[in-house]
Amino acid sequence: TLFSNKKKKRKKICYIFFIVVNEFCERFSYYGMRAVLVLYFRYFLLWDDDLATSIYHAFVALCYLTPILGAIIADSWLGKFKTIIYLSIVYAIGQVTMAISTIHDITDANRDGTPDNFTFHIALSMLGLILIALGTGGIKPCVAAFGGDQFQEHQSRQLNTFFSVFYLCINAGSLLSTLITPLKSVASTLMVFIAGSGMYVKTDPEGNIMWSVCKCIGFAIKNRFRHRSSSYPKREHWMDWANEKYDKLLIAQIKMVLKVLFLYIPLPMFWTLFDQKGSRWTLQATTMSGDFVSILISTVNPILILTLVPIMDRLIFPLIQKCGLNFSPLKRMTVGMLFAAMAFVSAALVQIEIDKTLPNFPSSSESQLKVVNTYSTTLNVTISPNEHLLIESFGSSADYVTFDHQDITVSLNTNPVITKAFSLIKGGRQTLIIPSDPTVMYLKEDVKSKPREGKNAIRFVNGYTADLNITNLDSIEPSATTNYTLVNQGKRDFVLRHGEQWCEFSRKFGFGASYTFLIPSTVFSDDCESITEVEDMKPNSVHMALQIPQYFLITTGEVMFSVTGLQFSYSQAPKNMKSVLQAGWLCTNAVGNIIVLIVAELGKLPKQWAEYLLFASLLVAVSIIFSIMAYFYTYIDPAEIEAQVRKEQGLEPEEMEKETLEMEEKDEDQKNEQGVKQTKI
Ligand SMILES: NCCCC[C@H](N)C(=O)NCC(=O)O
Repeated sequence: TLFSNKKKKRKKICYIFFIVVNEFCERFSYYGMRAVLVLYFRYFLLWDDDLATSIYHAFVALCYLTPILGAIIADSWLGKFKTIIYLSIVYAIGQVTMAISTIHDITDANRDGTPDNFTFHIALSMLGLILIALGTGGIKPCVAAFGGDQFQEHQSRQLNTFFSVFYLCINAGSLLSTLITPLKSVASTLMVFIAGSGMYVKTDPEGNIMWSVCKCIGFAIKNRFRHRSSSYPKREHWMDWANEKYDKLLIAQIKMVLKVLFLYIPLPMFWTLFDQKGSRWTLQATTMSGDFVSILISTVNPILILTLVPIMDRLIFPLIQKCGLNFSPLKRMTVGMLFAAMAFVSAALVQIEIDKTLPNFPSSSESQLKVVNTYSTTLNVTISPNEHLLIESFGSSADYVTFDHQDITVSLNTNPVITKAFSLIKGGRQTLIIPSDPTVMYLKEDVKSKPREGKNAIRFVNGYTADLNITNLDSIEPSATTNYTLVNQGKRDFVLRHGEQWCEFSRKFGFGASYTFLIPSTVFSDDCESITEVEDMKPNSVHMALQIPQYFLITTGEVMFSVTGLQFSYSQAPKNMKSVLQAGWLCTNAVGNIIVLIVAELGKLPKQWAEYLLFASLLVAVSIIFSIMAYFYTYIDPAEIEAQVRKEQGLEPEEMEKETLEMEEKDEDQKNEQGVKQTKI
């Protein structure tokens, strides 16, 4: 017995291996593609930030809505195994379609590096994304439930370990995806999964279960309405009104599912906060200093998951249990929510620090102006009605001057006095450039927010007497100003050229600054030494390391909330509706994403820190509601309830046999475990 049980255990570890490696590959592919999706929208399809972000979130939401479809197909028709295989093929076709949509040569007839027919690329990429969403979302509830199906009812400890390992694989896949291309992994996902085919426990679909569930619920509601008069005796549960027509077992199973789904109602709020990691927190990072922006954003969460899941599973939870505290799944989920709320409080505190260092940007009704003087002498600049600025040659006004009106008149104390009227941009920042010929002074628009991804925005004013060429920029005419170019942090070299003359100048950049470089007429004679810099926007000074606590808190919350939620959804579902409840669980994530979309559309509170605190308070309120709902929830053993109902109905011999077999196996396992313990002693 000992030998055969060891063999069985090894076999189980082997096929669980295939399932978790399958999840690893699938997540590797999914996150690998997701990481570059917004960049593809922005720089290939040339969409603006808002459209790119909206389509990105819509895609993520779709990926978490399609599990309903996958669950219906699996539980009602194909079974989990075949659903995973078929939808993985759909997934692979989606990835290939997406890859093809990125080949600009297909429509780039004039070979200028940009596609000629954007509609073709957009249509192809949207088709690819829909197929990927169908594939990834469709197989997701099935893989988790299929993994769970490999365990028997008495193996709850092993089942919990499986879900932890499953989650570790999700995050290992996502972590590695930042390093290797995603396409190869789709094929390997399928191959790994099929390789284990002969070993899996495959439960058969039990007819169109979702349709039966809908019909049964519909009948219960109709029947209840028909018997609404008080002369009819009340029933214990409203679903009992389906008793006249439907099987007691089906009614009992629906009651179990509805009970859990009801509990899910407050959960999307957790995901609303969690998913802002990728949006608001990323934007926050761009206003901070430190050279690990992209690494931090894409890897800190999976790295923390890989560390925290084993610590929680092996240390924290057993320790809490040893202290005699009952840290039930629903309590863990509540604590998880509170951790996420704390993460947002931490984000708010960081934001307050950042705000102290941010420039004072104009409001939508204000305009801001700075003056740059490249004239040969110091100038007295008067801006009507009462702004007087003294500006040295090749210098600038100390800071932006804010106006609550747009029409201004500028006078220079030249001989004769030069006066010119300008209309400023409402809500904008501009610089008045005074060139060597002040009569042609002009306005140039400035950046009015921190440059993205911690980059630096730079531009040049040509005070030289002829056209200049600067590395990577178009030629600049005398007195003209270039548009901003973004440069990364670190030391950058620029070569200035006019005909045979040239000189080189270097500059070390921090994060998120903006500069205007003033090139004097003497630039070649003093070897670029006389180029002066005007700081339009200070570099970021709050270090990105300050974001680590919020990432740590939200990931701790995720381990408590998400890993537990996954296990809970499986353990509380009747056997034939495991994938359906997994899909319900994933839908909470979709709703969370949709809320993020709505919040982004509705706009922000004037102060970002206030928005973070608002979200934290909302989640605390929701977690209180959830804890009250959880208090009234009684944990069930679906198999036990099903057995009881079957017993009441009179068991069929076939099922009885199956159950006896399972009981015998359970006994064997227990005896074996005791045997192993005794041997150890
Ligand atoms: N690049 C970030 C990946 C985050 C993964 C996240 N921690 C997670 O586990 N999500 C669940 C899933 O099923 O993808």
